[in-house]
Amino acid sequence: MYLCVYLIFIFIFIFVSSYKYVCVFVGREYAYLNREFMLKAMVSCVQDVLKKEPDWNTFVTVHHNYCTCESCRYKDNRTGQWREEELWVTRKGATSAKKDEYGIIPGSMATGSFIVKGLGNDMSWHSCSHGAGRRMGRKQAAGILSTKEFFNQLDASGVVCDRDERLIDESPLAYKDLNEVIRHQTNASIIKIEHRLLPLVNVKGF
Ligand SMILES: Nc1nc2c(ncn2[C@@H]2O[C@H](COP(=O)(O)O)[C@@H](O)[C@H]2O)c(=O)[nH]1
Ligand SMILES: [Mn+2]
Repeated sequence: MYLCVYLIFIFIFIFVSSYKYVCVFVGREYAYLNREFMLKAMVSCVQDVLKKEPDWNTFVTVHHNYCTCESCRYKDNRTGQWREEELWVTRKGATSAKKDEYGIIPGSMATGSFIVKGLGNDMSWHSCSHGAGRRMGRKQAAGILSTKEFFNQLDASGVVCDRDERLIDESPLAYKDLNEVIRHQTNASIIKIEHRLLPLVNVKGF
């Protein structure tokens, strides 16, 4: 009887203490499966037309605002000693850029993305930006940007995409200049450029 209560107590303790880690893992997996689903749907369409197999060795996948447990080396200010520990790292607006690690830095629906390789820069905590980043918030963009200008810009870019006023907060004008954001990070030895991806089709969920 006592053993049973004891085991139940241990079980509850393990469940409560690991709950947040399970949630983090499930959230990341769910996001990954979503991306994989979209990628496979897109690859299938392209394959129908080109009749070619993609090179899966060059597959790059990157999370967007996430938390991982990583081996970190840092200077303990209290003791002055260097320490190496497994720590939970949250990257918000940033993504991992460890030495030789592939990454994706997207710009906007009209400017496309860069495939980059991390240089493992200690000064940026082995991280780079996860995109060009916003010049203005969603509400501000919806308030001040003109739909006409947005549609004209999409026409000029030649990108096949929905022209819907509900997408105004994703207008290219709402984001920073991707080339400038990349230039700062290559100058600071955070990343190096591997490929430049120009957009042909853009599909947004709304
Ligand atoms: N290649 C594309 N990049 C995009 C697009 N929309 C946004 N972005 C970039 O991604 C991040 C996250 O954007 P947010 O909409 O969640 O703020 C941001 O840094 C943008 O620069 C797109 O359609 N294509
Ligand atoms: Mn977006």
